[in-house]
Amino acid sequence: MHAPSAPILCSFANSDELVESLAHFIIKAQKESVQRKGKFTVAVSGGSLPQQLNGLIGKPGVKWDKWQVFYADERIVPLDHEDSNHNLCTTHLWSKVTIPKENVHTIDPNLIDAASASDAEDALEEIADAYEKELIHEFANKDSARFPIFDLILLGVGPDGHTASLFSGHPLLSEDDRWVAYITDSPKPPARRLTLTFPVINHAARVAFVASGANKADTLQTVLDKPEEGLPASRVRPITPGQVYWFVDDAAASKVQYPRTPFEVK
Ligand SMILES: O=C1O[C@H](COP(=O)(O)O)[C@@H](O)[C@H](O)[C@H]1O
Repeated sequence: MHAPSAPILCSFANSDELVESLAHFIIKAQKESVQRKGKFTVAVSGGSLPQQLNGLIGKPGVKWDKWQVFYADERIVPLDHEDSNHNLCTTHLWSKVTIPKENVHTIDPNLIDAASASDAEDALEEIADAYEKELIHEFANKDSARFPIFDLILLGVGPDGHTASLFSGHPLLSEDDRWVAYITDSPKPPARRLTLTFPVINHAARVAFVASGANKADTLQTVLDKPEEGLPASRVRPITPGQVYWFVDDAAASKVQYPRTPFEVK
């Protein structure tokens, strides 16, 4: 087995350049996947990420009907709740583009209602199982080995170094079997969430982190310059030939020593 490739860090002078370059990167990945197999499988996060995807809006190169979208993590709240990652993505992206509704795979709204009515973990287990089945349906016998191989996973990083809903010191960091897991004790509210696990993230063909703003500078310095500290975002190292990219602005990268790679639009 080859060692995972080193992260590729692309830093941009400002948010507009970051957003445009990210859109070009995503469209190129989409073209490769669609040419090869007729579809593009993507996992998206919440937080600040959905807004950074607005460079895709109105771009003729985006073939929305070929996208199959899952959530890298989701909060156990109704899909129209202000804390829902699906709601956030709908506000910033899905409502502004022509993606077919059935191509965006949400957690099951009926199961959310049941989970909201009780504190029992069984209901969360059921939601995680159902979402895993949805993934199996999409990937089994096609783009999966033991784990699904997403064409692209888009991640954010919190100030504490968490990514998706994988938090420092949490037992879920060692999950090596499940595709989808739930947590009931997220240190960042809301406490109850669903997340893709590290094996899924690290089997992707490409993972792209997106981070901007000076408030991420210390975090990026630790994640990229001191990976030995083991922050969750540092543990994203896709198995070869997978590759991890960092799309950041200069403010977020201001304290990072790690070498930059110029971004080339081809
Ligand atoms: O709670 C979450 O936080 C992370 C990071 O959010 P950001 O606002 O600092 O970018 C996000 O990627 C994740 O999807 C979300 O559930």
